Amino acid sequence: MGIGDINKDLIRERAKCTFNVTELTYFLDGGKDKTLERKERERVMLTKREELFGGTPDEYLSHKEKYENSMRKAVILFSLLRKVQKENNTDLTNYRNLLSGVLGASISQDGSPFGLHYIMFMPVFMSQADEEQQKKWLHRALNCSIIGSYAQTELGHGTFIRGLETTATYDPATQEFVLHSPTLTSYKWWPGGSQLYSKGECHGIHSFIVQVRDEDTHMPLPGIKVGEIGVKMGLNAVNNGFIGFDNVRIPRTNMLMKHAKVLEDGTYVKSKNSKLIYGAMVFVRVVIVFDSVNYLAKAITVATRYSAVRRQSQLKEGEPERQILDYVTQQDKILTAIAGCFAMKMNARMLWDTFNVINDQLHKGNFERLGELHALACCLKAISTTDSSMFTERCRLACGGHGYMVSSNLPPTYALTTASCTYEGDNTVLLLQTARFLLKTWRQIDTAPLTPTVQYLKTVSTPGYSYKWENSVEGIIRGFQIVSMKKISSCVDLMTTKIMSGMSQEDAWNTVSIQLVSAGESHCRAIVISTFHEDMSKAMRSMSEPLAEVMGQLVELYAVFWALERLGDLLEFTSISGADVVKLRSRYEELLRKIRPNAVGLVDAFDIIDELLQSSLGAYDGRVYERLMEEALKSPLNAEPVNQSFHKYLKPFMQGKL
Ligand SMILES: CCC/C=C/C(=O)SCCNC(=O)CCNC(=O)[C@H](O)C(C)(C)COP(=O)([O-])OP(=O)([O-])OC[C@H]1O[C@@H](n2cnc3c(N)ncnc32)[C@H](O)[C@@H]1OP(=O)([O-])[O-]
Ligand SMILES: Cc1cc2nc3c(=O)[nH]c(=O)nc-3n(C[C@H](O)[C@H](O)[C@H](O)COP(=O)(O)OP(=O)(O)OC[C@H]3O[C@@H](n4cnc5c(N)ncnc54)[C@H](O)[C@@H]3O)c2cc1C
Repeated sequence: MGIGDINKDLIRERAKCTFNVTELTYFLDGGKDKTLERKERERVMLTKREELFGGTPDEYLSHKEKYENSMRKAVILFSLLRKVQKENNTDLTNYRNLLSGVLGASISQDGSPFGLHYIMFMPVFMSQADEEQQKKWLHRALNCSIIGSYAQTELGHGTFIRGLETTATYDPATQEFVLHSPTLTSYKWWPGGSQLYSKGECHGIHSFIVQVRDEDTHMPLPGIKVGEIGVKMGLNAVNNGFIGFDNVRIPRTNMLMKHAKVLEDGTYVKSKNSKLIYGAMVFVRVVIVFDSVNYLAKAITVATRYSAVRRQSQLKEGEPERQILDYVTQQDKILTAIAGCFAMKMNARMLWDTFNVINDQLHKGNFERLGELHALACCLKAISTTDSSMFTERCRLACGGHGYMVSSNLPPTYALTTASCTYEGDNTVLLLQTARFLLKTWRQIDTAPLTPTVQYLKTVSTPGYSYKWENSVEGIIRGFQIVSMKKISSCVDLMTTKIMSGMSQEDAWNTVSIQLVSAGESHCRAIVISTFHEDMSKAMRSMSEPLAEVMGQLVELYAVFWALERLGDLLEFTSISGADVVKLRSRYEELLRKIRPNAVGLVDAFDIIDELLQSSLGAYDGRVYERLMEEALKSPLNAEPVNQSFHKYLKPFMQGKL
């Protein structure tokens, strides 16, 4: 691409950048070798540019065509990626890199038909299948000679797993399980687990591998009714289906038996910890935090580059129209989204490291921190996806009418982020899970050892602990920790009062649940800001000074933004004063001004190639108007000057003939 093809404003923005963009790209990728690995994947993928990115845009295809086209492209992409991915090993870190490589590269705005295979089916094997079963199926799954889904949710139940109705009844005479969907509401919906019955006793939710279709003809196997659930708000390249079982028999060894087992005579051997069955969901929630960063990185790249190119309105009479990125209200929308993306990037890494540490402990039979991991994965999945949706929507609104075009890729990206607020656990329900852990922790604060992510509760509640509000990052973190502690303790007090007055534990819980969710959110926000601050401060020590300075500004912007967003809590629970708030607001505007010159450099560092960004507004060259017109002309309605509906309907109507 010649320099002449690049929008002049973008050239100027890139010249203004005060830090080395490549240095930041290496940091964001996790090191120069990871950047090179990613770029090699992209290079290989671009050898099939026309097959993967050419042709009619998805938005002009029918529901069926879109699915078929996404399958065609997915097969090409995954065949290519398989060549460059490390040997098919199931080392979790390698696997997560495969995920981000594979799905980060997923080339449709509507997700990938192989997404579930990699995000759900494979992790279930790695966490629930015993060695024999892994030998039999895992490598077939890794090389895609079998493709799997994850059928847990049913038409009648998604959140309440213990309410799932599908049964798996063991028949010792034949050493088989009989899978059955007793009701319409028990039909698996979305696939994705079943209630296990043996010797007439129900042992709760367990995972089974079930072959749904014939390996040659692809026809559904006897007793299995399958179908597709219809058009969704997004992710329509992922064919979510339904499955009904009519007394379908599978071998005993198709129950995934790494944890619980059923012996040949039907004896049930329970897992060392009943919650291990839910292990795959914890892993997937960790992956979803990374996904939320990837989606938001696309949205901020689009909105920032567009805001540098779009000139609209005069600030002063007679002056040229200003880049909309110069309007402070635009900086408020976009620079906070950039800070939010960096914050969640650091927290995704922390969560991944925490998951690996605790997962190793679980493998050694140490379940001490399982509850903490579950609570942390729940709240970070909830907050990262809520933030990613919120900031993506701010980015769409920041791009005016053109941000409403599918060709901008902002509406499809929003559809992806908002789906993640529901799947893998509705965010409200997950924050309640975190709250459940926090209340349990609070009740034991003087008797049980505290795990790392809740240590702060002890610190800020120690008698005599004094804290005066400070407008610093550390002061804001401390403020959020106090807010969290006070919300948790007040929920405990409220519930105790209600139960003492004769209300059941469950009714007390429900009555207080809005405050419980809020306590879970405050706890998570305190973790997100402190992790961003602490981990970025560590990283800054090995950064060049110019880059470290900008990272420090992003950390402070993020902390001040959320302090202003949660002023109600801070005024209720801390000593922040009105004067402090005035200073906070002015510091916020000063930070926006400081970061403004580096906005384009910050998003360039995500290094998202145009083919994956897929945006008429966000391309590296900034030629937005030419691209908007190019995309518009792809509309089938532009194939002819007069659409047939004129002669068939409109003209007779206008002539009063209908
Ligand atoms: C791209 C993605 C595609 C999408 C795929 C999908 O959506 S797939 C479908 C995704 N679907 C969903 O995500 C469905 C979301 N729903 C659920 O995950 C569960 O129904 C639930 C957690 C909400 C309640 O479950 P429940 O009624 O069994 O539990 P309870 O509340 O009575 O608590 C009992 C104890 O268990 C503990 N514990 C619970 N879970 C875990 C865990 N994972 N790990 C560890 N521990 C866990 C909990 O802390 C508590 O411990 P305590 O305090 O006694 O020490
Ligand atoms: C795009 C997409 C892909 C999916 N893919 C899969 C898949 O591959 N495999 C699979 O198994 N599932 C899949 N799902 C299903 C998903 O896991 C469920 O939709 C999700 O767990 C939410 O459950 P639900 O739909 O039953 O919602 P509900 O739980 O019915 O939620 C409705 C409302 O009820 C509230 N609510 C429910 N329980 C409580 C409670 N205890 N306390 C307070 N409020 C409550 C919720 O907060 C929410 O506001 C997918 C969903 C989507 C959107």
